[in-house]
Amino acid sequence: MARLAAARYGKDNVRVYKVHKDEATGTQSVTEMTVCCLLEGQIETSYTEADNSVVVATDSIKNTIYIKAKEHPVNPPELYAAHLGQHFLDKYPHINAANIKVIVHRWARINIDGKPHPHSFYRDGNDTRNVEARISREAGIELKSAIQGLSVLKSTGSAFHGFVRDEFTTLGETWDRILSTDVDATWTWKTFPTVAAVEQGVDRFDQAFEAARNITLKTFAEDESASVQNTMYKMCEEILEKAAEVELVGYSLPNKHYFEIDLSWHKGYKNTGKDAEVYAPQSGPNGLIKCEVARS
Ligand SMILES: O=c1[nH]c(=O)c2[nH]c(=O)[nH]c2[nH]1
Repeated sequence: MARLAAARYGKDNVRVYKVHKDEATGTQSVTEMTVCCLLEGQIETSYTEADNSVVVATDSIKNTIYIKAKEHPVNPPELYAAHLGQHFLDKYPHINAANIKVIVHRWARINIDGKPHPHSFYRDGNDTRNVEARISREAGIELKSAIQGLSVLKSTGSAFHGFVRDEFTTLGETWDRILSTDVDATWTWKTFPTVAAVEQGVDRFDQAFEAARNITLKTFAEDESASVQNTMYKMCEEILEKAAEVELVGYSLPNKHYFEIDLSWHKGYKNTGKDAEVYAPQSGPNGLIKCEVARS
């Protein structure tokens, strides 16, 4: 005998672009995002008995993503995700939860001769602003906001020594190394009971995003890093301090290694230790360091 242990379904990779046209100033603003929307509820029989009467077609879910982008602001993405998810609970009594993921792609305004251009933009980084929302009848609106794919490197100001040395160890201790990573930072909000509660004080979401991005960059640059572990913990602490309604902050950081190359075989070139200039960036394997920090 088998039983359906878990089920959710919907549309993924729905690409959406929205423009805001300020008629008074002639300035336009744009948002591009990729949306995933997966529904849960009393949908078991669609799997077990071929009963499509409980299925809101994924094509209709895709249409709803566009319609809600027309009806509501898409900024901040936390509010858009809350509106979109709540719609499915309001509209379909047999749907109990909507799981929404929004990935916002960067479009920064182009400056021409020092002046912001009214309708032209460029991609000023491959990092994305993400939101994962779960809107459910039992728990309300659960939101996680994130920065993903923010690539950073520092050429000094990072050490790693004092780690376990035993018969498995070949890595040398270092007081000066390259540190590079692709930042994936996530902050979890207190649960909101309603969309109205998300909407009230909605500026908190943009403020937290800007704070998290700035704290990540500043701490990465300025910390005399003892390890990835210690530097990321400092970032978490500071975000918790800045964003009062955030309950948990987490980072997942690959340690992207840059190996020194001994070039002494060629004309006795010195290229290690304090003389190192030319390095070999590694694709893998890489360290992967994660943590979550909560309020005590
Ligand atoms: O910052 C680091 N943390 C580690 O746990 C580790 N392990 C390693 O080999 N290099 C590093 N660097």
